[in-house]
Amino acid sequence: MTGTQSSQGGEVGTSGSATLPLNPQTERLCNKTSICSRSYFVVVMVFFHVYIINVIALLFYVHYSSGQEDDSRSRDAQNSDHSRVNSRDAPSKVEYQRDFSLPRIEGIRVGHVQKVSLTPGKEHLMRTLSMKPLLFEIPNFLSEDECQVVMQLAQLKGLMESQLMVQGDHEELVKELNLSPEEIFNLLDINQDGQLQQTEILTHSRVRDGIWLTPDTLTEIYAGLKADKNGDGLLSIEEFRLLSSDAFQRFLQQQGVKKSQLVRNSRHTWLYQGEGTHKVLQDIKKRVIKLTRLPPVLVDLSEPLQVVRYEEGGHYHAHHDSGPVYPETACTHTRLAANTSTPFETSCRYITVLFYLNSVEGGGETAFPVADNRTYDEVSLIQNDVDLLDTRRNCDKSNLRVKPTKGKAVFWYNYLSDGKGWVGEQDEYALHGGCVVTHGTKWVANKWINIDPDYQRQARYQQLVSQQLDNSDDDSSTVSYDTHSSNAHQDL
Ligand SMILES: O=C(O)CCC(=O)C(=O)O
Ligand SMILES: [Fe+2]
Repeated sequence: MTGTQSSQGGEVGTSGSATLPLNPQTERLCNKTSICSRSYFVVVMVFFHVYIINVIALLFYVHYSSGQEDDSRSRDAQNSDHSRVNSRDAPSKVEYQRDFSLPRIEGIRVGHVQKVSLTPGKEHLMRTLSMKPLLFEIPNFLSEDECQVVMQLAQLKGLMESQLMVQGDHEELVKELNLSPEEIFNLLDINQDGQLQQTEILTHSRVRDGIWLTPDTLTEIYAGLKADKNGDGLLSIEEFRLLSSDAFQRFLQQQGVKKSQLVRNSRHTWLYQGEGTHKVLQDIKKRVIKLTRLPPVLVDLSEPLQVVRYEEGGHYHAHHDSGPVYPETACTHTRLAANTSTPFETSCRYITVLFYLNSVEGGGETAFPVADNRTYDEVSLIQNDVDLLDTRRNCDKSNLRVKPTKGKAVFWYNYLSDGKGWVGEQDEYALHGGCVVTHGTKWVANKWINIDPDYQRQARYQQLVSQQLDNSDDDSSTVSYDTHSSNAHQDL
């Protein structure tokens, strides 16, 4: 009885005074480990409650945070609907949601071949030519007949000189700005080392006048003008002061600039590809959409097809089809939708698809001087002995050359991805040019796909175009892309 009582009465720690005595064994244990102490009980209870409170708090957190997410999602959806509604009134103020990623074809590795389905019942083979830039070739992209039709249509339309010799208003500008020889010298001295290297003069004349001077012609000019007194190949400020500001231009004009001395020596024209144009042109466009996997609207809103003819001796020195993009750079195609005017403008050609319309008897390859180079170094492109940009002299030193074969298409990305599914930085490795045609004529066509690296500007531009189409009376008959939705942006 005592024992039972003692065990039942083992309500250790209750504050009552009439606690039953513990049996000696239990008492020894309690004393030893303090398990039966009151403070131990309190600590355990506190931990237990804290644990329960934590669990409850966690449950509340999970419940409410998912609720908020749902709310914000539906709010975003409402906002985006709202912005689309508002965008009809004030497109420039709308923030478009970035809910679209540009597809980009994977190259895998150089030489990798993938099958592509571009026309019903036919399979094309697409081979990766380089990874930098991402460049592919597709033999027989166009049939012989299609090549013929495109060349004939271009001839019918008429081709114009690709580069005109512009008479510079250089002297007038110098007078208007009241520039001193020192100021002009500083403008040309790109590396600011106090002397003008040949490459500084060459780059200047190529960029400003479109005249392709070589180190040899420059040496001739220096000799003719007695410009380089000490014969070190450099122009010092003292030597420069003795020349008039347009001395070089005048010298060249007196000598007569030949077509072979221009950046580009070809003729070209533009062919539209919308509804109502020749079926072949529309078919080519559809095939380009399939090839690039881009939304049709992006291809529809791009430049028309450019058809180019090089005569024997024709060339196009190495260049980029599209320029680098800085925050203040505008794209030509979205200029209408830009909020600000800017002094920098480029064509924002995300992709180039180049078609060879004939097989060339001699020369005329498309050269990619730095394709798949480990590094890109702009300065080392133009060395005194080898100018890699010169497609009349140095195509054989290019890393990659594509032979012009009738019907073949090559295509490459002029911009990298921004890593978020849109257009990123310019791909410098996309530098390319047309090698001199040594025998026969060369016909090519360019399909450029213009995309603004600024997503908002591209979306605004598409919105504006679709509004204009909505407003025009005969929209359904003249529009070649889907305008069921009044918002071209949604097609992205
Ligand atoms: O003719 C070629 O091979 C290249 C043409 C080209 O680069 C261009 O037209 O932009
Ligand atoms: Fe080009």
